[in-house]
Amino acid sequence: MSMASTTRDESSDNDSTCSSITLADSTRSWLSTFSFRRSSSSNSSSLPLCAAAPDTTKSASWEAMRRLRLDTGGIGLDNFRLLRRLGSGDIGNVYLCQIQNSMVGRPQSLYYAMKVVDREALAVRKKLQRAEMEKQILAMMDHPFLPTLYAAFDASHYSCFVMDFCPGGDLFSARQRQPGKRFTISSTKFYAAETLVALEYLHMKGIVYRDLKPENVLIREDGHIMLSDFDLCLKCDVVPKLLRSKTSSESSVKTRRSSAPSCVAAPMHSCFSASSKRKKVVTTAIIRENMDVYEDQSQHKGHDYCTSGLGEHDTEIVAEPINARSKSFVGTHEYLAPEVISGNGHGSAVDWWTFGVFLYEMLYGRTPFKGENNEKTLMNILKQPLAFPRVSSVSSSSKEFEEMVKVQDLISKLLVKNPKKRIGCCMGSVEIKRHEFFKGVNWALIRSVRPPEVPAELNKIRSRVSLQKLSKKDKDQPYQITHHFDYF
Ligand SMILES: Nc1ncnc2c1ncn2[C@@H]1O[C@H](COP(=O)(O)OP(=O)(O)OP(=O)(O)O)[C@@H](O)[C@H]1O
Repeated sequence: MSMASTTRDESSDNDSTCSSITLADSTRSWLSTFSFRRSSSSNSSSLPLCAAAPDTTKSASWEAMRRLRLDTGGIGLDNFRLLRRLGSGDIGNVYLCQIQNSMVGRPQSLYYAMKVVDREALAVRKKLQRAEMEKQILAMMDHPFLPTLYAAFDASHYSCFVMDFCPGGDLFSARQRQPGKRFTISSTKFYAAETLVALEYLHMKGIVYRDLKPENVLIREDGHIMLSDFDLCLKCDVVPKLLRSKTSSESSVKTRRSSAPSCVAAPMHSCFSASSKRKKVVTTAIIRENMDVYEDQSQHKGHDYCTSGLGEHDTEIVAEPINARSKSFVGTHEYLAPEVISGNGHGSAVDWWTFGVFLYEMLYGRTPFKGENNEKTLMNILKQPLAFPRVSSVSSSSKEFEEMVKVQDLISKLLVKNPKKRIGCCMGSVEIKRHEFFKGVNWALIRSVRPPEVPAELNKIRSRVSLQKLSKKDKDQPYQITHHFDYF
């Protein structure tokens, strides 16, 4: 297996001790919300909930787009004013944009993110299928922690996707800003819980994400998360199952075959992202995405893991796409699951591995198996036992210590090298949500919890991100996509 040497664009400390794990004022509401909520359910108005209804901006964004569509008969690039480039990745550039001023009566305070993909260039680099996959996945989504695709259109050889704009940046950058470059346990719990809910939704839709890392978790204006970047997803059909405890039913997990596995394969080549972020690797020598889906069924059937957490009369809806199977070498080195590296086929359990690495990084400021280079990292992932840095500042009698023990237990269960013994491998998120670390999390109302950090008011963001820093000429003249593309 060929491996490229890549560097990690991070200045974080890699020492083995943590200087401080404290609850910041801004995050204390996260833990207290749940305990308070449980004892004060009759007085919900005093809960530290979000000031604005989370859906307000989204419905305004939809409404503006609907009106634009009505007025113009179809949405195109001309209808948008590109303000600045937000970032660029392996398959495209993302721009901050607004609906054009000339569109009478348009609400000007609404911002969108537009991903622009050069299909011709991608075809040459044999990455077109990744863009197609992203478009497909975006079009399927309808969830608060996932992007809404407001519009998708082509302009010459460019494909444009208009999505929610996340002014809070990504969790990788947010972590760099924290004391010790690590999140507190309470912030970690918040971001992990929301990410888990997003992964749960994807799995229910038969999508294995495969690229979880802090860089791909963006922060919305209201401080809640939005998972991004879906070009490495593996998609298969999934049939939700009703799981019953063994005492209430003879059967445990009824693993029904998907009637027609929809095979959407990754590209047939090797490539490494050219961005300065931690780079993703895509090496697909032999693709059998979803093809060897049934060979492991016997090992999942009746596995004790699947029902052990259920009470006598419990039932759970489980929609884990355990049928998904791929042999592609995809992901980001430090986050690759052992079964991806070994190349013997992987499935939805890779997302629970990456979730473990993600928790670890948020908490300790580094990933658990990072070596001097990518080869060593991969070797460590396969061979090295999991170890946790010492957290000297947390006293063994403190609440944080208790939380730390719980989260370490969860991480240990996620970072099990054998995917069949990994927590979540069979029942998916249901099993993970039940873990002691997440005890007290009100999953149904998670969107109403005050996030650890809420990005500044949109007006402040506007001044920070665009107009004030521009010259008068630039202010008068909106950003031209021609700066980057020769067609426009
Ligand atoms: N909705 C958004 N709001 C704000 N910034 C965004 C948004 N989507 C993407 N970005 C920024 O643009 C950058 C590139 O986006 P993205 O990762 O989707 O591109 P990509 O080509 O798929 O990258 P990759 O190389 O990871 O595949 C991101 O790192 C992020 O900083």
